[in-house]
Amino acid sequence: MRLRPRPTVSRELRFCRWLSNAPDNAPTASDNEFWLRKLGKGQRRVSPSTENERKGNCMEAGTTAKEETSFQIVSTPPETPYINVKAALSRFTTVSYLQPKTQRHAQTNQFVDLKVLKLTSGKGGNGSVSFFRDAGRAIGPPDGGDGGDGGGIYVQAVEGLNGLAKLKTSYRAADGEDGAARQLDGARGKDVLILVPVGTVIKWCMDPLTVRDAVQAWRRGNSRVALRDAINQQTVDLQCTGRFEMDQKPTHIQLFRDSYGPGEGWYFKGKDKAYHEDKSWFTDLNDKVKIYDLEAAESELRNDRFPLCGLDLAKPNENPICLLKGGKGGLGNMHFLTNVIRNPRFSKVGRDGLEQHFMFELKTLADLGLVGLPNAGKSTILNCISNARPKVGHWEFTTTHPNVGTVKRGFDGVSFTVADIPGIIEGAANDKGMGLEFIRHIQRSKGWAIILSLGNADPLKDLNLLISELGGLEEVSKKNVLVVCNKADIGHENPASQRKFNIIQQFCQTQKWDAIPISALKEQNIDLLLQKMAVCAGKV
Ligand SMILES: Nc1nc2c(ncn2[C@@H]2O[C@H](COP(=O)(O)OP(=O)(O)OP(=O)(O)O)[C@@H](O)[C@H]2O)c(=O)[nH]1
Repeated sequence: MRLRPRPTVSRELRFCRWLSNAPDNAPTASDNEFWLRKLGKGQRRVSPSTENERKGNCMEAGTTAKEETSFQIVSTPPETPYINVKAALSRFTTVSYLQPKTQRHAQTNQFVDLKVLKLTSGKGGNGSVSFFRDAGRAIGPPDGGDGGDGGGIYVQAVEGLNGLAKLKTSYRAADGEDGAARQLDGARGKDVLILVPVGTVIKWCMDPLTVRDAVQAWRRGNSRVALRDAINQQTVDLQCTGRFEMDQKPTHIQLFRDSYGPGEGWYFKGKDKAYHEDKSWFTDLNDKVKIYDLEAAESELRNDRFPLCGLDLAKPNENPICLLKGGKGGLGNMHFLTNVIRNPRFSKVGRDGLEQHFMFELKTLADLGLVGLPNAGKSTILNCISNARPKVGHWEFTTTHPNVGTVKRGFDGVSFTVADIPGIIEGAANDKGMGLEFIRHIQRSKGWAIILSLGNADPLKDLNLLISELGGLEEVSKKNVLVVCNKADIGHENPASQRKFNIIQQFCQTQKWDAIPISALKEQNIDLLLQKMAVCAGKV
C-alpha cells in the first residue's frame, strides 16, 4: 500500500486533523466538481501518471528492424481508422514451432536461438469504496483510494548472454493492488524485465497453438502442400498505424485490450448497477467520467503499438524497453464526491492488461558468415583462423549450432568476427536437413564466405546448389562474396584439383566474386585467406 503524499497544512488544521485522526489528502467536492467540469470540456486533468506513460512508451530506444515492403495495404484512413494490412502468415509464425517436435532443430540442443513467448502485463487494481469513520462520526466523507497500475513487461539487451535457452515460455507481470480505505492507493504491480543477448530481434507473432490448429486443418484439405508453402499462402489481417499524413505506410501493429468501454467498469457496493443507472445524478456523473475512460482508452491505444517489422536489439540498451504496458488502476470513491453526490457507494475497476505472443530471434552479429555443404571444412577453417573451437568431424552435421570466432590479424591488423553455421543441403529451403533456420545468424553479416570442397566430384555443382538454396544469385549477390575452395591438398599433384578450382574461378569472375584455394587442415594459403576475408567482411 502506498500512502498519498500529504500537502502542507497549517499547524492549527494539522492539530484538528490529529484530533479527528482524519486523512487529509482526499479531493474535496469542489475539487471533484472542477475536475469533472474540465473533463466535460474535453480537458483531462493531468495526472502524475501521464509523465510515466510517456516514459513507459520507450519503444524508440530499440531500432525498428529493417523495413520490408511485403505487406499488402487493403484500406487506409479516412475509409477506416487504421491502415489495414494483409501479410503472409509466415511473417508472424515460425516453421519450427509448427513442425512435429522431433523435427525441431533449434530447440534440440542447448543452443536456443528462437523462442515464442507469451507475455501478459498486469491488470490495474480496483478503486476502493470506503467512508471515513471515527468515534465522533458514523459516516464521514468518502476515502476509498485508487487501484495501483498493473506491472509492465520490459526487455533489455545486455552483453554476455549467448542464447535464449534461459527464457521461459511465458511471463506475467503482477496486477496492481486494489485501493483501500483511508485514501490508500494500491501498490503498482511488479514489472517483469526480460534480459536478452545483444542481437535479439523481437517480432509480434500469433499464438502458435492457434496457428498450428488452423494450418493443420487447412493442410488436411491440401495435403500435398509443404508446411512452409502453407504458411506462405495463408494470410493474416492486421490493423496498423503509420505515417498517415505522408504516404500512409504501415509502421506499427495496433494491439487491443479487452478493457471496458466508456461509461462501464463501475463497481457498486450496496445498491446495484440498475439502481444507479436509474438515477440522473449518477448518469450525469457517468457522462462526464466517460470522457475520462475515453482518454484512458486513447492513451492505451497510443502505447499499445509494436513495430510491424519487429524490434531490433542490435546494441545493448541502457534503459529497458516497454513491450506491454500494464492496465491503469481504477478510481476510488473519493473522486466521486460532489455537491450532489454526498455518499458515492461506487468506484471504478482497474483496466485490463495485454496478452500477446512475441517471437524472440537471436541473430548473431558476425562480420562474416561461413556457408557450405556439410563436411566442406567450415569448422576446420574457423578453428584455424580464429579463437573459436567448434567441433570438427568427418561425418555430416558435426556443427549443430552457430559458432562465432574473432579473427585477429596480427598486432596492427583489423579484427573481425566470423560465424560458422550448420551445413546446408539440397532442399534446405524446404526444411530438409537442418533447413535454413540458422541463416538468421549470418543475415546481418556484411559478407559471406562460401566454402566448397575440392575433394568433391563437382564443386561448381555444389556452388550452384548452395546459391539456389540461399535464394538465388540476386539474393546472394546482396552480400560481399568470397568463394573458398578448401581441401586443395587432396590430390594436389593431380591436375584435377587445379582444374576444379579454375572452373570455380571462371564462374566467380562472371559474378565479380573473389575465389581462393586453401587447405585448412594443412594451414596452406591461410594468410591470403585472412586478407580476402577482411575485405569480404567490409573491414578493409
Ligand atoms: N584433406 C582435408 N581435409 C579437411 C580439410 N579441412 C577439413 N577437412 C576434414 O573434413 C572433415 C569435415 O570438416 P569440418 O570442419 O567438420 O566440416 P564442416 O563443414 O564444419 O562440416 P559440418 O559441421 O557437417 O557442416 C573433417 O574430417 C576435417 O578433418 C582440408 O583442408 N583438407
